[in-house]
Amino acid sequence: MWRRVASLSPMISSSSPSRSLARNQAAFGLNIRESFATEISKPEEGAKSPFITFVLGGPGSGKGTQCEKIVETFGLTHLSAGDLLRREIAMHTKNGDMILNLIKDGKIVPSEVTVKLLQKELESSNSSKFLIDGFPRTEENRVAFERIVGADPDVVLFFDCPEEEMVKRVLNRNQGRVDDNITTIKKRLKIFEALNRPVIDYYKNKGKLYTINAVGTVDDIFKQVLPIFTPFEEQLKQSRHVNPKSPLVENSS
Ligand SMILES: Nc1ncnc2c1ncn2[C@@H]1O[C@H](COP(=O)(O)OP(=O)(O)O)[C@@H](O)[C@H]1O
Ligand SMILES: Nc1ccn([C@@H]2O[C@H](COP(=O)(O)OP(=O)(O)O)[C@@H](O)[C@H]2O)c(=O)n1
Ligand SMILES: [Mg+2]
Repeated sequence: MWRRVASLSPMISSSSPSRSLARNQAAFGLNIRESFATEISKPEEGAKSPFITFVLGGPGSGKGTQCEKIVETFGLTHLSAGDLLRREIAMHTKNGDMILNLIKDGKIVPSEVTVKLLQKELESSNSSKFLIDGFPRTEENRVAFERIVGADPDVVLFFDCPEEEMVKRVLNRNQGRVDDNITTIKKRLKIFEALNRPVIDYYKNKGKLYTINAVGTVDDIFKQVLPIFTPFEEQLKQSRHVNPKSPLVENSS
């Protein structure tokens, strides 16, 4: 579906308007690269763009839980940025230790690493509709995806949840995650507040943001999610999908 086409120009140049953002990110220990030499992928000539949904929200806001329900109903392919990073740790890849140390400390992994993992999944998938969960967490993430993958999201979901509820959920999550402890969760919440807001504002200005009140039962929250996809139903039906449980009519165009 995708092919590599060109080299990137510097990500954050000295004339970049994002210099204060870069300082902000640096303050949180992020690895801002002056130059970001890599390759861009673009959909092949004549290929349909994939349908992309970004899923935003603080730690414990219920992103993963709602993604499961969206997958069941609409057959989108779920790509969790956090899961892809944890897989690198489990597989002891060259970036595994670096990723582990950042995740333990609640910090954001350099965008180039995360975007390349997402790019690999997008390129190798037969699906043409994706839920990208836990991404973009920063403006650096967002810009890197745009430039490396060369695609824009159709829908951006934001699960809006009060901090105390997020803390309660994360501490009860019981998935054995190194970052689900009170010390790391406090750091993650600070980073989320500081770095995710500009991403939310960006998509709000583009008219792509759907804010969901993430307090309530899982089903109540999903009732808010369902109508967001209704206008895209035809498009989603026409996309090839892999989930046999999806109620949508199969049409492998
Ligand atoms: N609406 C909800 N009410 C209470 N607990 C929830 C709700 N949604 C999810 N959870 C639980 O909260 C924890 C965090 O949910 P998860 O989907 O992993 O969030 P995120 O991916 O945003 O960190 C999990 O243990 C999950 O079962
Ligand atoms: N875009 C992303 C997503 C996750 N991560 C890292 O992975 C951790 C876990 O992300 P996650 O999405 O699985 O976490 P939850 O919000 O689901 O609790 C984050 O706290 C970051 O350390 C990242 O660096 N960049
Ligand atoms: Mg999650």
